[in-house]
Amino acid sequence: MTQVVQGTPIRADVRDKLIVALDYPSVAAAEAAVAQLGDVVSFYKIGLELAVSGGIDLAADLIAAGKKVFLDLKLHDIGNTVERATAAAAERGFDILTVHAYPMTMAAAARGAAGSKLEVLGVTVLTSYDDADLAATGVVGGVTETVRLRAGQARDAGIAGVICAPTDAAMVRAILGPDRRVVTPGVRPKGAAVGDQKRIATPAEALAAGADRIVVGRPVTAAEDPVAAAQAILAELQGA
Ligand SMILES: O=c1ccn([C@@H]2O[C@H](COP(=O)(O)O)[C@@H](O)[C@H]2O)c(=O)[nH]1
Repeated sequence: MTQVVQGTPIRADVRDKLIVALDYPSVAAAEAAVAQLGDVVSFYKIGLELAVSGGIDLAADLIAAGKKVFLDLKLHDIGNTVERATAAAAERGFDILTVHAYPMTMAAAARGAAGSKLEVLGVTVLTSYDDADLAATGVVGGVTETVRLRAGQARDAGIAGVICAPTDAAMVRAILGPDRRVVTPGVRPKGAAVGDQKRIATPAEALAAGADRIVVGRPVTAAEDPVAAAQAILAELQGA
């Protein structure tokens, strides 16, 4: 169904480019947000907070309602565990699952997702990290160098693509080529509160840099009018 924002029809393919992060402390709060956003939002992300609050089961209702669902668990464990957890996510009908972009982890997830529609994305370097934060974890090399390395390893592991900052998207797109996914959190419409994100860009800048989809949480969920906030982002994406 085509959605109309201030007289402009929003195409279905544009709507699927916005993934709203359901970062809520309860399933009831997430359900209320989904009901409020209605047909405006077609793609949701279930992350750690909602998952540990019983939110994984919400996916079945979202899928039944025709929504796409991204399970953002950022898996990192021994290969057998990652492979089996990935296969379980595929079985539940998720569209996207994240793992940390370490070669053995990504290879295990690729095995677990084989033959399913599940897209495994490797988290390169968190968008809330700058060079100093990354150095504090013991990683040698700055953010750019590390994202470059991990994007190449994601390609070589045969997973669907990566999560990176919008500020890394152009470099990552050049590494992955046109057929793999580049998905960017750390997106802030002009004037929105930055919060704990450190490597940010606007929705239009993210797409222009090569992102397929953007992930947006608080600029929508904490907005006075979440529907208007989501519609404004979609209008910006369509104009990009
Ligand atoms: O590098 C990453 C990986 C994941 N995220 C997740 O995206 C959303 C962003 O929420 P905002 O409120 O728009 O900041 C959140 O669920 C993170 O866990 C990320 O931000 N960066």
